[in-house]
Amino acid sequence: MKGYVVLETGEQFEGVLFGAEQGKDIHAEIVFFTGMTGYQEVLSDPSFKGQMVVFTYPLIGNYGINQSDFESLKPQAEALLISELNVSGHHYESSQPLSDCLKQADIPYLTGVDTRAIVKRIRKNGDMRAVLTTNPDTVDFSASSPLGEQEVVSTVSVQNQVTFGAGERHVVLMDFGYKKSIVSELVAEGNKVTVVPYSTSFEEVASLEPDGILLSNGPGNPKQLVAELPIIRKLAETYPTLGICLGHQLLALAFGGDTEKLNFGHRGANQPVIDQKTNKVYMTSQNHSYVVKETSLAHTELQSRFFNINDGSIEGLEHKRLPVLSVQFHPEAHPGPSDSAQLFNLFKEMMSQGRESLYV
Ligand SMILES: NC(=O)CC[C@H](N)C(=O)O
Repeated sequence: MKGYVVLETGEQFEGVLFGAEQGKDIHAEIVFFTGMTGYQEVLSDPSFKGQMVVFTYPLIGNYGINQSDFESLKPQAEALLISELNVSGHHYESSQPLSDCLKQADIPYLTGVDTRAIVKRIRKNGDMRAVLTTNPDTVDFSASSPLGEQEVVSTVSVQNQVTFGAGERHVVLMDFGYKKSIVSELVAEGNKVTVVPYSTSFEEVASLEPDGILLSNGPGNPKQLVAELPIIRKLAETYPTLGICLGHQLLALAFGGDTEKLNFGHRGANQPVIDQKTNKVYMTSQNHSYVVKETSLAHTELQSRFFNINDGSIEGLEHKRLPVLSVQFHPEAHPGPSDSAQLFNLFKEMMSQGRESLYV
């Protein structure tokens, strides 16, 4: 049926709407993803919870959906906006077309919509709220909370702990909405991984006798998780710790730093990042709206180490005394390049050598 996306600026764009009930509006934050491939990983990355994703690449669905590229047990994004949807999906591993997957998971999507124009509006006005609707005249933005004010991690974190692999080191992964690829990388590095709910106490984590802590990626504004910060700090002061994306932002907050929202987020597979310690540049996979504020680190024991070459924003930190490292980008890739996957190896070194290993 004919449908519309209505932006918070009041602008509206017409397309063909699938999977939405007549008269039932879908409210979400609208963000854009610039990768040419990777729609399956985007759809199933829990960090996209509460967001509708506009794909800048004009043809989506062309290689279908397979059984191995899901980043979590089910699709997580609130809705998708696609210029042209390929409804067959040609690939030898494809088990179903994207449209079938979206239908099964009850994820609405708008196709035939002017994604270029929408992305230009987002770049001008920033990530904002948007509504998918069949009736643009009745859209009411007061029906959803302002951006960054909703706590979403509790809707995606595991309820009970679960263990993967049987390696010699034991990593406890605090789950704020983890991607499967993070666990796969840790297991491939020879670690046993226990994923625990994000609200697990310090004592419970300690009783698992970890060699290291991984603070995972996840959806929403890191400041919604202030209650967890003392535990995160205590864990990082006790064990070698690696933070990824939301986990990186939480580490910064826990040690007294601050975060802020980018005008529009980094979501794509070709974000250049420099490691100032090694002078190496990585092409990285990214998906975030918030960043650590450089000035907020002055009175903390954290120092910035990685920077985004496009806009100069902080892409990673390390602690001055402790084996604590964090990155805003995704070394586990999926989707995107795995240039920075060796950071999992560095984490392994941190677990055996401590802070010394950070002098690479
Ligand atoms: N991928 C992530 O962990 C995202 C972190 C956070 N929700 C942000 O948007 O900045």
